[in-house]
Amino acid sequence: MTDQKASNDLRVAIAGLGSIGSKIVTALDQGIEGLALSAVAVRDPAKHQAFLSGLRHRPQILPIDQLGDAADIVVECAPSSQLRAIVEPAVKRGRSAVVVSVGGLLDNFDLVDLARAKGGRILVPTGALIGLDAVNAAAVGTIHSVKMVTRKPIDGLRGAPFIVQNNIDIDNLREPLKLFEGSARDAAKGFPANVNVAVALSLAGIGPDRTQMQVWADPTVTRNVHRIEVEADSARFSMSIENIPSENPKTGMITALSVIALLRKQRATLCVGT
Ligand SMILES: NC(=O)C1=CN([C@@H]2O[C@H](COP(=O)(O)OP(=O)(O)OC[C@H]3O[C@@H](n4cnc5c(N)ncnc54)[C@H](OP(=O)(O)O)[C@@H]3O)[C@@H](O)[C@H]2O)C=CC1
Ligand SMILES: O=C([O-])CC(=O)C(=O)O
Repeated sequence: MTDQKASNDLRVAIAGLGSIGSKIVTALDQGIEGLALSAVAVRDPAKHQAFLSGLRHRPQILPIDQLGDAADIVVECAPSSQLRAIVEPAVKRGRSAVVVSVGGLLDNFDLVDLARAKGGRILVPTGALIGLDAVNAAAVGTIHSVKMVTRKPIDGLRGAPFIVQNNIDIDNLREPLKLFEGSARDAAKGFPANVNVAVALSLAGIGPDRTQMQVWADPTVTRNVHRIEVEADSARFSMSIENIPSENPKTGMITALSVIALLRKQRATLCVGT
């Protein structure tokens, strides 16, 4: 009975065992209906030995470009620089790739065509954001504008290319400073580890060039705060979320939970929300 059930399970592989990947591995190891953890890819296996040894069912450790051989669904939870190496081989084999480094998709959009040609899929979770169901629905009609404002504590922004290249001192700020205003596409270039959410929002709605965004460094907040306003022919809505940072201060805790929720839907009998 157990073997029969296991053979029907969708196999899931995780690339990256940081703040997001390790939570997803733990959830899969504890059990998600119809799914089984088959493999992981890490940069330095020795560093993750203790974590992997503590799992009930130890997955294979594979190079990132081989995860698609061992899984039906490959979940990318690594830096965006690794996105292509993870997603391309998976979709080439007709697998599904769940992408969290969504900003990296903009420079690798041919992967969507590749997935289409090979019968693969690219799934973008709502991640650290809110309300992509409503944005998807509004986009079936006409969306006139999408505006997003992100405020992060200093720890969550340190090292972003936009800050480094423009030599901006954020460490001595006493009040909020608007760092950037422009398109989601340009925001993703300047803040690749900070505004994946804006790119996800743009792909759900009116695209990365028309989605407008501001990024603030804010020493008065302790959470990653995202506020969104959408004006459409079907509705006007405002949404906001205040994310508690995970052990990676750039990444909200809810991001891993969003991926786990997406994975649960893959085989769930009752699915709620679009
Ligand atoms: N879509 C969304 O809403 C959000 C997306 N993100 C994005 O998600 C991604 C992951 O974030 P997070 O988990 O916080 O990042 P972490 O830095 O915590 O973890 C990244 C992991 O990737 C591993 N890694 C790095 N290089 C390689 C490689 N060459 N091969 C295999 N593994 C590798 C790291 O290995 P090691 O442990 O050895 O260093 C680490 O385990 C980031 O791109 C981030 O910007 C973040 C928040 C929200
Ligand atoms: O966690 C967050 O609040 C958002 C984030 O880092 C991202 O979009 O990359």
